[in-house]
Amino acid sequence: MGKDVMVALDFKSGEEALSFLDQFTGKQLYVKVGMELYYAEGPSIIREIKKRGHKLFLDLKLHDIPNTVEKAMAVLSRLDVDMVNLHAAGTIEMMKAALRGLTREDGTRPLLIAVTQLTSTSQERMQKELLIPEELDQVVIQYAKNAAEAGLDGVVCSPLESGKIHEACGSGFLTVTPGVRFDDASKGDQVRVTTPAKAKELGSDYIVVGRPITQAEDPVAAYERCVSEFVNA
Ligand SMILES: O=c1ccn([C@@H]2O[C@H](COP(=O)(O)O)[C@@H](O)[C@H]2O)c(=O)[nH]1
Repeated sequence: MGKDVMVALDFKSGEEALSFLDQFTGKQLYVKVGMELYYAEGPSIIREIKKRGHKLFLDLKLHDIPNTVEKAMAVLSRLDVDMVNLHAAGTIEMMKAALRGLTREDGTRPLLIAVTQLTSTSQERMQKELLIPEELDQVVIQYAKNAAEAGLDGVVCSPLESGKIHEACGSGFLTVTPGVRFDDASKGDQVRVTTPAKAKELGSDYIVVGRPITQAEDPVAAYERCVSEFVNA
């Protein structure tokens, strides 16, 4: 699987998201639709984006009891999305249930990946607030191993952790990595961040980039900068 840049469409309406996409004339992007846009518009925004030929990661981060997640994934499997996700903290049993729910009658399904630890979480907060005493890297690797054992296709993690996850789970196990910032940009609420170039060096399969592209003065140029640093370098 080739490396790609996913653009996080964190917009409050379909109208805003589609007019943002209109700037990328003739380009087929890999976009990420998260909670804000999906809760605002529902499945219609997925259909509209797919109609324009873009690939789509639906980032709803499911986390519930296994039965509920299985049923919810069965509903999501009817959407024409390329990738969906859940929280690895929901246990191996929950992840296996998700996979069952997501698999269509003909055996096909979107890729399914698990969030390890959010890229906005620091080791200090994880240990003090979430009462997880281990090193953050170790927690991320253990959650990735759990996801692999459940049969998932990969994880969401920081690019800083991609190399270690590939060592633990194999090079074909996908690392989808938000927490990407250009050298000269502010981190915002992200903690475990690095640049697109460093993400490539560390072995990320996909980088997920939101505000550095969507809030740039020239979003197309910012996207192209990500592509040249991460994909074409
Ligand atoms: O651990 C995670 C999981 C998901 N995200 C999502 O990625 C984008 C990042 O946006 P930026 O504006 O580039 O910070 C956003 O949609 C998050 O919900 C993440 O950041 N970290």
